Amino acid sequence: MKVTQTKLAGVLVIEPRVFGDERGFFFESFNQRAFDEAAGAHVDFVQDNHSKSSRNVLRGLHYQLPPKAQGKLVRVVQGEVFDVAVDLRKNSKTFGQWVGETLSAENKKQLWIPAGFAHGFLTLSETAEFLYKTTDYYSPEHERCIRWDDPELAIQWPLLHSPTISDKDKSGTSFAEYDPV
Ligand SMILES: Cc1cn([C@H]2C[C@H](O)[C@@H](COP(=O)(O)OP(=O)(O)O[C@H]3O[C@H](C)C(=O)[C@H](O)[C@H]3O)O2)c(=O)[nH]c1=O
Repeated sequence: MKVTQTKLAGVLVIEPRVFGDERGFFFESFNQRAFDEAAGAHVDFVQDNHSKSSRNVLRGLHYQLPPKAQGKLVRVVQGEVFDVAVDLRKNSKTFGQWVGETLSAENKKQLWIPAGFAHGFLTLSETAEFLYKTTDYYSPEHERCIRWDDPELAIQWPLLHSPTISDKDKSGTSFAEYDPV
């Protein structure tokens, strides 16, 4: 698999080796040994999630506070999304910066987002099915949301018009008032 560092230290783009033949394709969507080597440490995942979204749905920006902070290994198995990670690590030289990557069933790219980042995505196709592994369990009490359109973050979402977002995401905090991780 091909691993590409992003400008946010720790956030990786992972491209699996795909074996195609006349039947279709095969690839290892997760290999613990290869992933640990890419991440530079052993990473345990405890939960798999699967969501489906319609075009222009935007989910995020979400994170969980310690001690329930989650690392996320995300991928798309149908359709296409613009996936974003935001650096919330106060001591990071890229604090408050973001990276975006287009993930699709076609490109089979995955994004590894360690704990310490907010995460969200915008659905670019008619529908998109989004699968991800997390390093800690869902904990609503520890969950926080930063507004997707925070002016300080200034994320360049490839939007054609205002997105469909949940009531929870509508009430997200500004980046200036976020609860530090
Ligand atoms: C995340 C989660 C949610 N739920 C329940 C809670 C709600 O009743 C329902 C929908 O949850 P929510 O609207 O928070 O789902 P998303 O907006 O897709 O949230 C996720 O979206 C962004 C992109 C993320 O990175 C997070 O993993 C996660 O926050 O599923 C669970 O039971 N377990 C879970 O792990």
